[in-house]
Amino acid sequence: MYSFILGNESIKMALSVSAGGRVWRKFFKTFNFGPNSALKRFPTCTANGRLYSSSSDNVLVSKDEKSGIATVRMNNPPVNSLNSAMLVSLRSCFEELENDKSCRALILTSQKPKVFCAGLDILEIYRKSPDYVAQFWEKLQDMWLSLYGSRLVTMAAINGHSPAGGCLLSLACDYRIMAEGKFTIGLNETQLDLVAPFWLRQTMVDVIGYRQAEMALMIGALYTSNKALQLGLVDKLAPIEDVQTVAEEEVKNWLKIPDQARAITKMASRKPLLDELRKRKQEDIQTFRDETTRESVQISIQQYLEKLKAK
Ligand SMILES: CCCCC/C=C\C/C=C/C=C/CC(=O)SCCNC(=O)CCNC(=O)[C@H](O)C(C)(C)COP(=O)(O)OP(=O)(O)OC[C@H]1O[C@@H](n2cnc3c(N)ncnc32)[C@H](O)[C@@H]1OP(=O)(O)O
Repeated sequence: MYSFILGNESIKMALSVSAGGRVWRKFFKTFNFGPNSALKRFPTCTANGRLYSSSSDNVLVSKDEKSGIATVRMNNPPVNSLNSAMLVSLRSCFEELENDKSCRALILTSQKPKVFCAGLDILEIYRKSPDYVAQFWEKLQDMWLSLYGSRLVTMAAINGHSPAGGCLLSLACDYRIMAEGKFTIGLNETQLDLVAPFWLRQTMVDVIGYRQAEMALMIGALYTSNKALQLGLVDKLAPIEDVQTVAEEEVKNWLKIPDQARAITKMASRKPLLDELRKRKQEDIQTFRDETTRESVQISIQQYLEKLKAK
């Protein structure tokens, strides 16, 4: 029974042949996994186990068939900023891996060392129509739901800077390994006159604790790797050239734990936040749309962009 979680159908199958089936049935009934839940989707993996059907190359995926470990490399030069296309590609990649029964873990990293991800593409929220930013935000929500709610072991191999949306991606994973050195990570939204949404703030609180998160969020702090390790914002440091290898070693340790028990435990702790966002999705979109299109915020974004360009 403790083999793979392949989606709702396989879970049902496992339950029906398992002596302890009643316990699991009760568990699933109690937690009532929602429509976007990874545990509820039926797998649609291709016959040969190869995945990822995106037509663009902004996300590169390779999978080791033997271990079931996939590496997802963000490839959106120069800084892997998260524009609409990138968000759609990441979501579709996470979902395809989720539905691939031979996949057990994913490592998220950057194709371009030194920058893991520069966060949201600021141009996507600058002088755009309210409808456009609303759609953009929904793409971010959907991408986050698929990563944060994944049954897989998810590991961020943070091989460079990871501000704002880069930190969001890292926080959505189960474990974070960051490159040593001058790289920074954090939720610096307030520096752009933006407010991180409740679901992102909550992941920060869950990872580093209330006081540190409250302070970090208010001042929009970006921390060096060392400080991030000290705060628990990342779990391990490695020389930049070793981040991927260390991540692979760490994943292998995690894969010694039976998949089903690990995934159910993860889902039990993440379900409240996943459900909260699903419930408040439209409200969250409206807030984002109204906030970001406010003239004073647009001026702050413009100034921030000018500062970035002048750097
Ligand atoms: C309850 C209320 C809810 C309200 C909700 C409202 C709002 C919520 C939220 C918003 C959340 C936003 C989260 C975000 O992610 S905003 C993005 C924040 N990102 C940053 O601040 C990072 C900015 N970038 C950098 O600091 C550096 O680029 C970096 C350290 C990552 C890399 O440095 P490097 O020296 O290698 O590269 P640069 O020369 O700086 O950049 C190259 C090139 O790319 C442009 N660029 C960089 N980052 C971005 C970006 N995020 N978006 C768009 N463009 C970016 C940069 O301007 C350079 O362009 P060019 O000069 O070559 O044209």
